[in-house]
Order: sequence, then structure tokens, then C-alpha cells
Amino acid sequence: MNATPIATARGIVNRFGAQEVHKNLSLDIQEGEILGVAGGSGSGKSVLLRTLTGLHTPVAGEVLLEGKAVATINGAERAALLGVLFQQGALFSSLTVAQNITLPIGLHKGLPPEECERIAAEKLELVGLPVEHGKKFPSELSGGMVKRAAFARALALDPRILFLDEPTSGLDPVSASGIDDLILQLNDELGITMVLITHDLSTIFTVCDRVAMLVDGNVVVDTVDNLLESKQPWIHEFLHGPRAEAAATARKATHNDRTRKAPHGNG
Ligand SMILES: Nc1ncnc2c1ncn2[C@@H]1O[C@H](COP(=O)(O)OP(=O)(O)OP(=O)(O)O)[C@@H](O)[C@H]1O
Repeated sequence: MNATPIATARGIVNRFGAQEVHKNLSLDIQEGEILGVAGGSGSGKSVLLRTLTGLHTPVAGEVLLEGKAVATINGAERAALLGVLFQQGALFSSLTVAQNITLPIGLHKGLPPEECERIAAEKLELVGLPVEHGKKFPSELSGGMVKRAAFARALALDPRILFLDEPTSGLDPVSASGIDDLILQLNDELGITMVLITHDLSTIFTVCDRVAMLVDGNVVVDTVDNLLESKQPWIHEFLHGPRAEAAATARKATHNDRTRKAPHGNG
């Protein structure tokens, strides 16, 4: 029997004109897990992320975060509960990295500047960036560093759930693997629940406890081991294509190195 999920989506319907993107989709997210969200282009991954975070109101269905309807959670409460890392980092280019990190702290906590600076330094350290990088502007950082700075900002208010939109996209393999390690580290050390949209097979094979596969407007959620047995054509093609083989080999090495916590089932 599972513990109470930290987030639940029930009967979600999302429709744009005649196009039905989600047809009665339901999903439980367990506290402390790393859940991947995968699916073909246009399958509704980003719309699902926006729905789960309360940025998009579905045509039908509801999202509960810690048992509370997301629509009824106010801005400050929501900011403390969930962080979002958008695909391009979405940092303000006219602000320094430290100012970007402290922006949500100032907005939602009203802390004095020295305390904001202390928190910014702490978050930079947490994501593996030198504290001096706080003085730089986003344009002065590499792609991997921008992602880390965006992580630092998403972590500013110590959220319990982090939603990540393609955290490794556009990165070279070494930087991407550094981001995978950061996701594992934040999950292991701080217990943050992670929900990440990804096409990155390496991330799926080495990082995710479970994966939610969006297919035909619905979702199949399971561990990678179980999904590897799936006969559903898109899932089979995705996990058994030529690019999946190298990722699966890397996974075996990682699993030998690292004892992941027992994955949660989803019924
Ligand atoms: N605001 C909107 N208005 C109209 N259609 C939309 C809107 N948002 C999303 N859609 C449509 O919903 C479908 C799902 O979009 P979504 O961005 O969630 O796909 P995705 O799975 O994230 O795709 P990709 O992997 O290509 O980013 C797409 O066909 C998209 O055009």
C-alpha cells in the first residue's frame, strides 16, 4: 500500500479546439520519488507540467498538492511548496545570477538584503557553482552553468517538489550528466520530489525511479524495468530503439554503483 501521494492528478482533460491532449488522465506522485515524464512531440508533457503546477486550468479534473486543490493554494504557499525549472532556465538577463536567485525570496519572504545574499550563496554552493558566479549575468555563463543557476533559483524557497522541463536539453553529454548527478544529489540529500520532463534516455535510465509515459492522451506510469516489458508500440520503440541501448548499459553500471531507494508502484 502506497503512502499518501504528495501530488495527485485526477481525471484531467485538456483540450485545445478539437484537439484533445489529455483524455481523463490520472497520476499519483509519491513523496521523495524522481518521476520522469516522457512522450512523443505534442503528446502533452508541457501542458501536464503546467496543469500540475497550477499554471494551466484543465477543462476537467483536479490536481491536489499535499491533498489541497492547486487552484486554492495562494502564491506564497505555492512558491514554498513547488519550484519550477523552465527549459531555457528563464533567468532574467538584466539581473545578476544572485539577483535572480534572491528575487523569489524577496517577493515571498520579504527578508532583508543580507539574509537574501546569504541564501543566494548557500544555493549557489548547493548546485555546485562558485559563489563569485553570483555577480555574473546569465549571458556570462555556459549552458550548464545557466541550468545550475536556474536550479539555485528554483530552490530559493526550499520547495518540496521540483518540476523540471527538459533539464538536460541543449547540453553536451558531460554537462548533461552533471545535471543528472545534481538531480540525484538534491533528491538524496534534501528529499525533494522531482518531476522531470525529459527525452533524454540517459536521464530516464539512470535517474528516474518511475516514468510517466504519455500515450494517446493518457498515461502509463511504471518503473523503467516494467516499462521495458511494455508491448505498447510507442513505449517499446522509445525504450528499445538504438539510442536506448547505450543508455541501458550506462544504467547497469549506475545501478551497481548506487543503491536507489525502492521504487514506488502506482497500482
Ligand atoms: N495554449 C495552447 N493553445 C493551443 N494549443 C496548445 C496550447 N498549449 C499546447 N497546445 C497544443 O497541445 C499539444 C501538446 O502540447 P505540449 O507542449 O504539452 O506538447 P509536448 O509533449 O510538451 O511536446 P514537445 O515534446 O514537442 O515539447 C500540442 O499539439 C500543442 O500545440
